[in-house]
Amino acid sequence: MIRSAPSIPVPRTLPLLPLQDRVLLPGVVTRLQITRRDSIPLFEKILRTYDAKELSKCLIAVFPVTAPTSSSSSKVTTNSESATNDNSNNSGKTKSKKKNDQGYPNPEDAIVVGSSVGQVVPMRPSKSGHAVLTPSNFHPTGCAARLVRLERAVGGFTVVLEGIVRLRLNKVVSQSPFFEAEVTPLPDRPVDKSDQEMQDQIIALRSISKEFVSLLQSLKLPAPVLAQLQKFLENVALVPGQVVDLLMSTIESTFEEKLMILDATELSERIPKAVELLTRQIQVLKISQKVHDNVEGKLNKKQREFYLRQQMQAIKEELGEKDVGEEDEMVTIENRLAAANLPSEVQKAADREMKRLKKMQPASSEYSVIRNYLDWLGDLPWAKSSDDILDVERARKQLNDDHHGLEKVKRRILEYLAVTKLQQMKGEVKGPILCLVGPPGVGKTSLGRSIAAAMGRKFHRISLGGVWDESEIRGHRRTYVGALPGLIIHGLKKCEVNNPVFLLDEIDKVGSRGHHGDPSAAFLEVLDPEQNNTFTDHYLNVPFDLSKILFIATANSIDTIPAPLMDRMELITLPGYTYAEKLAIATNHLVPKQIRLHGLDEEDFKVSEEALLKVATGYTRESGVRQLEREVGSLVRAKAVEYAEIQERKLSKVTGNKAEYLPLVTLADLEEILGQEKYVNEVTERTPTPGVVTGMAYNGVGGGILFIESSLMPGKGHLQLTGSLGDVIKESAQIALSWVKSHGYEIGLTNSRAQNIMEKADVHIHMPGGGTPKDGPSAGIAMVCALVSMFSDQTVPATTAMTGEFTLRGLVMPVGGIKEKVIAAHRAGVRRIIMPLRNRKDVVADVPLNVRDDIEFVYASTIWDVLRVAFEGRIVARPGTAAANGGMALESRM
Ligand SMILES: Nc1ncnc2c1ncn2[C@@H]1O[C@H](COP(=O)(O)OP(=O)(O)OP(=O)(O)O)[C@@H](O)[C@H]1O
Repeated sequence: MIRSAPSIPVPRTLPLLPLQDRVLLPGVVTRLQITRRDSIPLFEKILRTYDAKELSKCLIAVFPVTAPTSSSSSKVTTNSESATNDNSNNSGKTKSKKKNDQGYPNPEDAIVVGSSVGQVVPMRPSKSGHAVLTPSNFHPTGCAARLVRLERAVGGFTVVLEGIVRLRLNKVVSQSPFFEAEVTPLPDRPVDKSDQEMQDQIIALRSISKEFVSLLQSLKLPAPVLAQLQKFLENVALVPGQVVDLLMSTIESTFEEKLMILDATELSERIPKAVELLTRQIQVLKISQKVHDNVEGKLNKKQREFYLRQQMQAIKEELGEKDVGEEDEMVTIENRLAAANLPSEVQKAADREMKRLKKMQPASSEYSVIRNYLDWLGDLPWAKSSDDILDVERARKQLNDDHHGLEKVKRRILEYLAVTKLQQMKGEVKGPILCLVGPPGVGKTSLGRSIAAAMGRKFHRISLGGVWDESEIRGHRRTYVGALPGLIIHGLKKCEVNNPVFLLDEIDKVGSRGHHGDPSAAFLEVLDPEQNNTFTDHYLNVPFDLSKILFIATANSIDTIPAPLMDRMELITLPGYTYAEKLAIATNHLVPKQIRLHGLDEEDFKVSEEALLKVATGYTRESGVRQLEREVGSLVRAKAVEYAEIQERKLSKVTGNKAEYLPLVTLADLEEILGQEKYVNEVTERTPTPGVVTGMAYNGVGGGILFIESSLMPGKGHLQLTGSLGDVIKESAQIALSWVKSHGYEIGLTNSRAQNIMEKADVHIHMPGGGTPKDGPSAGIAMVCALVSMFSDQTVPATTAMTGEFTLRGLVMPVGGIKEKVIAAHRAGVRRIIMPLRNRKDVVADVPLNVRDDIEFVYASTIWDVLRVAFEGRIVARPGTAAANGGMALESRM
């Protein structure tokens, strides 16, 4: 706090308070912690002598403690302790000191003070831990102070002192229990108005002080302090010395500078020094002001660190001390951005961020966020494309080389590439998005790879299985900690060109409507050729043109792809492979590939066709060839080990076992290498059982056969269903039972129309494989057959499979997935298939010829056709009934 100094008479002798590294100037109020042994007795005495009201009458001489040079050393006698130190003169160096809270050196630091002219001695700590002072340590100029407050505190006292007038130290008259000294007051002389030089100095002081105070104002100093300063400034002409002392106590200055002001007892000396220090302080304030203006409005508690860094940066700039490393970094970023050839909109965003970056400290977290962002902008292929090779012939060769069969799929891909080529020639590049649909391992991913290779483009696979969050596709906004761009932008960065082939793998597994937006909605934009040229990732927040990317999606099933997404894609279906196809794929692709992967030569591994077929039938059950590839891999590995062992033996010339390496794997070797056969042919090895019928299933990841088992038990006519069945399949079972019950007489299960076959019985229908959910209406006719078989005790051959929806009127309705179902049934050993008449076209169009050759297809339009064929003529409509008289026309009239 600052107060005007009153004029008080100063006695000749005053108690002396040492002040380390601090200076008290007249007119200034200061608070001190007193813990020194040589000062505490003084305040003990004051407390005993004065009561609280009279405290302000007590005057003390406050003198700074300095390490005197030989010329400034006082010749006052030393105290006893320092006298002993006189003999231990062993140091001539001055050290910088750590200070305790009172501003005194710490005990472990021996300060060096002069004890007599031309001699310096180290000073030992006293028993209390404080350095022991001698009279020669006192600066010759000090200040008389009056006590404003005195309180006991831990380890000593807290005092508030107010400077009154400068003093000269004449003589230390006592050192114990505290210092006392003879002093002479040095009050400022009144200003001589006729002294022109002085008047000029005062004018300079006034103007610089005003500037200083107005700067303080804008830095929002506490109002009372400002008010006092302003009041004092009004008196600058009258009491310039006091104003100088006051101002000097408010500015940042070193101990030496403060001593210099204290020593300047003449105004003509003090004012110019003050003007110089004030000018310097104003410069510093102006810089702070600049920073303050920059960050004003943004400053909150958390941003304090940021504010301080700004301040440091501005000061560095002012001093021309900008970090060279930083500059290099800036130049690197700028060069990278320039090389990236950014579109104008992106360039603007980059410039904006660059500007912000330059103002930041590299250590700040915000700096690395912006730096990261700019890195992303610089790394993306905004204008970099690879050259397209749109040579249909070359593409055909590539596809044929990489994949066996799949003729329709390859034809469609080639058409697509040809159309793309024509569109590119016309300057349009918007085509449909291809979506390859099929069970796992049928070559969807590898087809995508072949397309990229054929076109000479980079390939990138984005696995979408289990993507639930929109931000995984579109990125996180930069406001999130650790935000990053989404999968699309990541892919582009990796590819380094803006026209790669992106394979969106398993697009059917993209979760929709999660808690964090709908990822499939993001794909609507990505895959729409009309709008994907302005795709905006949340992190980048600037549009990126995706229209040059060739998107290919893959899916196992189309059931879970949202309709709007399906609408944007052209579906190409890959059904599963037959055994014959698998054999060809294994021979031509998988075996050579595995030989290569295991470091063998072609002649080092051979496998008989018989063995390969057994691997496919006995060790795998799949629509694709992935497991087959793995098993082939196992065979090759086993042979590779054998080969390596024999080679080693040859090299080390071990005699004895001279077994030669045989590259051929035969049927007989399989069990030893791959273990027991895993799958036996389900249907051919099954004996026909009443109540059990072979059905056909298609569940999105491929076709298969499934058995429908029914049994009769005592009860009251209830139907029980098990096997993880969905609503539709349950309804099929009810329809089947109702039809069998109502046609018991025609089928020949009862002797009269009125007889209820389930009067005292319950029926249980079960579909094994409870772990797999089953649904759909296509098991309808198989259920009817299972029930009829159970009630009639007649069997349906296990190699006869059937699929078809069934209506209550006995009609057989068409179903989907025919190709997959037929191929799977063929694999399982089925030799006769009963299916709806209206599915005949699917068989003709989709089922491979070799499969068709192996299977007898029977097409049914009514359930009577089905029963006749399934039971091989043993179940037919009772003669004379409407059903026996023929056709649906009669049935429907009943
Ligand atoms: N017709 C084929 N000709 C040659 N190799 C094939 C053929 N079909 C599949 N393959 C091979 O089978 C392996 C599995 O194929 P791929 O990974 O492409 O299956 P996918 O259909 O993408 O499966 P998923 O749906 O599980 O991703 C690959 O090594 C692939 O080369």
